Amino acid sequence: MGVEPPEPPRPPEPPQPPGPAAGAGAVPGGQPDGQPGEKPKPDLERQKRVLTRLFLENGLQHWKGYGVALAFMSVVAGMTGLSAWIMQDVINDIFIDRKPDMVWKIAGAVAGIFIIKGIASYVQQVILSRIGNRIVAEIQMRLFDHVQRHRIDFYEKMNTGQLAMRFSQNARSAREALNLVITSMGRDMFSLVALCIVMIVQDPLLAGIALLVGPPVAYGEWILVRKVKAVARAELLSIARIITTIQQTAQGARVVKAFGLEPVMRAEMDAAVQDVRQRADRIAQVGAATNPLMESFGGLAIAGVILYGGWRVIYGGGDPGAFFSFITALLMAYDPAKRLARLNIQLQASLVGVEMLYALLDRKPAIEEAEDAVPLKVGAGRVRLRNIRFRYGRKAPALDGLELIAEGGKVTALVGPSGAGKSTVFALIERFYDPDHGNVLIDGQNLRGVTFESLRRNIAYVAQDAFLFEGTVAENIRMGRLDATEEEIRAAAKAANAHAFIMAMPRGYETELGENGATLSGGERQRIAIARAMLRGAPILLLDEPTSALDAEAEAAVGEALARLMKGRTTIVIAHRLATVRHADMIHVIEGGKVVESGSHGELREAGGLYSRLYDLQFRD
Ligand SMILES: Nc1ncnc2c1ncn2[C@@H]1O[C@H](COP(=O)(O)OP(=O)(O)OP(=O)(O)O)[C@@H](O)[C@H]1O
Repeated sequence: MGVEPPEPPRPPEPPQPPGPAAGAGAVPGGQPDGQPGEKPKPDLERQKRVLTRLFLENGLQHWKGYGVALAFMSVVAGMTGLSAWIMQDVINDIFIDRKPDMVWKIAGAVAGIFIIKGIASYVQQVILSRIGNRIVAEIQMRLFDHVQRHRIDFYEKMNTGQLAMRFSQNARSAREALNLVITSMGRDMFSLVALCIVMIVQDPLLAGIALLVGPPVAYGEWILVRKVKAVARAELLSIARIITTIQQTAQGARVVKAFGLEPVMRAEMDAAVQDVRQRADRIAQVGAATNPLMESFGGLAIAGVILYGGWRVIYGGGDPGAFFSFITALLMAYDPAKRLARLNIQLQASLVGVEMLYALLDRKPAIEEAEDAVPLKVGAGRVRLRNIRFRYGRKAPALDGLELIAEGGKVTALVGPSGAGKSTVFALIERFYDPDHGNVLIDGQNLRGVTFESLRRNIAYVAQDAFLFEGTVAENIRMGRLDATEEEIRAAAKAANAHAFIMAMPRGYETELGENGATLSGGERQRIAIARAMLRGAPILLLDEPTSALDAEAEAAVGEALARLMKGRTTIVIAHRLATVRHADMIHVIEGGKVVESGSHGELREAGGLYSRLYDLQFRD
């Protein structure tokens, strides 16, 4: 067991630090990634950066697959060019020179070209889809690992809807953006190049006329792109709003029904749904606007080519086969050109999602394990909070100069008025937050220097309202220690007074509990949570008065289980009802973020201070 280091001098009051939340990447307004109404400026540089990053972080590792896909795309492009080229022979050899042997040869060649093109298209599409799906899976796991590293307040700021959207829509956006770029650059660009080569070789002057339409199309498309980005972002945020509303309606079903809030929830849902609909309409409208743009200019190009080329064939002795081949190449170029014109618009919509993804991934966890962290070694299990000052964000300090010791193996109770800072003490002992000043020590070891795994392994926590996972009873208890055997799970349940009611359930330990154990009573849920803590076998126990929400009978059963659990451990208990702490070895009375009185029940009663007043208040009747 280490020796507690000397206490450092307390620094002067810091000039309003940004607070823990600021470091967590919080943005003004408390919304993690801006509001739906927000209109970001179209920023080509930023878009390029996101795209480059997407390629480096998510695409590059699949370079081999992409390479193969690109090779097949170039086959598709080559075959497309060839099919236009061969039209020259169709016209000259079959229609003009009427060579019978060429009919077979050309027909065979055309069939071969299209079969090869079909097979190559299939292979490249399968490869791209597989890589895309793998990228989605990789991003989802990367996000999950990242999110799990975040501090507890991250989950308070980032609601479930926002998170769910990152995992579903945004992860898919990354696949879309990569696939769009690869197919456009590969299949469409290669095909366009092959067809342009055919056109230039057949007739350079005509090719020049056809390509004149390029610049005005590019300009029109640039204007459309600018409109899409803001709408796409707003659409995604509204989708998150839909998810949040569904989640709140489901989780708060009791309150919604009891207070007749269905119309309120409906109005919220309707607003979000209509918002998404309107924005989706807008995106579709802007996307569709590429059609008249391309059709008009494409038509102009073809008309120009027919006028000039036709005139040359009729009056200038031009080669009809070459002209027909040229027209075929031009018509075939239309589709890839149209897709390339739309690329930027679709890409914009996808990149908005990717940007949101990266915004979350770039948010650094506010608490990270020290690089030289060592495992916590617990002997007696003495917990000490030394000269603690801590505030949530910019609020007034929740703890201000708090000194507290919980002796090893003893029961220490924390009492005090609501908002005094009791739960915050727990949060610091579990290192959900670091104090702004002062240290938390377990057996003399500063929590800042120990590994998270060892800290959490040595602490068990039972809350006022037990949280249960979706799954069976056995699985829920096993969460206390993942390698526990069936016997150990049963022993823990027996010690927690839970075995009997578990066995009375239809499938015993294999009974499925609904979301958050919806099918159990409050007392039963508590006893499962106690069994879980029992199984953990941690030497330090934090209890947030697990019996406070129970009736007398349930309290007796849970109380008995707790007494067994507390045996031989350092127990710190937050007590809302003072009757439950009379037998604690030490009671600390917290008020205004500091300990104002300490002692046994008898001593504190005798002292006649805050504890005594609170006690009298509770037992007045
Ligand atoms: N996550 C949070 N973000 C911001 N402020 C918080 C947060 N949790 C607690 N606070 C604030 O910190 C102060 C101390 O709260 P804490 O929950 O520690 O008190 P408590 O003594 O446990 O109260 P109670 O008995 O009502 O549970 C309060 O002013 C509270 O508003």
